Amino acid sequence: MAVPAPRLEIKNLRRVYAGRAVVDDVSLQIMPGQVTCLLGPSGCGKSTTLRMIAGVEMQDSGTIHVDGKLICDTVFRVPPERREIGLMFQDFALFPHLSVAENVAFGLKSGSKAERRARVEALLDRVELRRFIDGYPHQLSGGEQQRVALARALAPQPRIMLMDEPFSGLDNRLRDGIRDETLSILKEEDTAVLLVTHEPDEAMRMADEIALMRDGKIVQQGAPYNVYTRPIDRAAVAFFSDANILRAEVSGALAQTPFGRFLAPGVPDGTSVEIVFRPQHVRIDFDRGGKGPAPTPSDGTAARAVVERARFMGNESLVEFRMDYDGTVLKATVPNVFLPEPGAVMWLTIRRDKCFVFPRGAE
Ligand SMILES: Nc1ncnc2c1ncn2[C@@H]1O[C@H](COP(=O)(O)OP(=O)(O)OP(=O)(O)O)[C@@H](O)[C@H]1O
Repeated sequence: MAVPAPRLEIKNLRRVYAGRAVVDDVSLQIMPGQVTCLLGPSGCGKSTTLRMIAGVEMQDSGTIHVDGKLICDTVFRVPPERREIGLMFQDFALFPHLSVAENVAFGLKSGSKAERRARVEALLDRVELRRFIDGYPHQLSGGEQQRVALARALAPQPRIMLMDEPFSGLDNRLRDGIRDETLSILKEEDTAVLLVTHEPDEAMRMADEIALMRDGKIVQQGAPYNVYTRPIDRAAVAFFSDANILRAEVSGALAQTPFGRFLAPGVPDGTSVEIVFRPQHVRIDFDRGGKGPAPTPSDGTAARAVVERARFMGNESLVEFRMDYDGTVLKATVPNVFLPEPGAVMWLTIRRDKCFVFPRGAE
């Protein structure tokens, strides 16, 4: 059976401003019904990528295909309004002078009046706002307006939906519900979605695939679980959570640290490495008459530390420790309430299977 073409395929997209490539050789494929998140810090080129796909900006090189058909290269260009792409942006406001029904119907060009009305009603049913059909945007809450905006974007049955931080204007309480609802509607409609966000939580929650972007390039791409558990470098770890770092030098494929030895297979002798681990993978033990727990193969050796401060964060407690060995501060999180006094002596160990060893300086 022939493999269907991706709904959206961008190849080697590049955009240069003032001599700087803000989007640099970006390639992506998105299948129908798939949500891909372009995740990265502010200014890394996410919105510029989206604007090129939408057709409101031209790339300097690279191509864009939809369902296997070229829609844009540097010579040929389907205009934005003929690309069958829906847009949802944070500040993509509804038209204040149009009713909810007129807003949703805005992009509907084909079909009879009755057919258009039926599509508007069906979509408002779907976002559970049918009762506001003759209302006006100012009569709706922020979350309701966002749902109308979703219905408006979906009305012409776009093959692709581009979303740029669409939920960041909503307060936390509303956000999760609207995100989940939006996602299930988009899946039902079999739309390919490219969602731009700088929030790892949002990407983890929404994405089938995350494309991690930095300085105009996609540095890592994969399912959220893989990107989180197999980060390619220290910055990729730190983008998702706090990251602790140990520095060491490799000798005989092992890195010696105050927490014992770490495997560094294939790393040449004398290489400086960083051992990176998340605060939730630090184990805390109490002091037992000047000693910590005995070493184990999975947790290595315990290192002595003094509590610097401890804070309750809601779902977990965050404890900062000053390490005896060189005064560095390491962070540990503990589920529930754990608030030891500053100055208390404790012993830390690190889960070996949750550590990442990277050559030092590789960002
Ligand atoms: N029209 C423009 N002219 C010159 N530079 C631009 C233009 N548009 C964007 N840039 C620059 O390109 C870089 C990428 O911008 P872009 O908006 O794509 O980033 P982003 O990842 O979406 O960031 P944010 O999350 O803050 O919106 C930034 O450094 C920005 O200043």
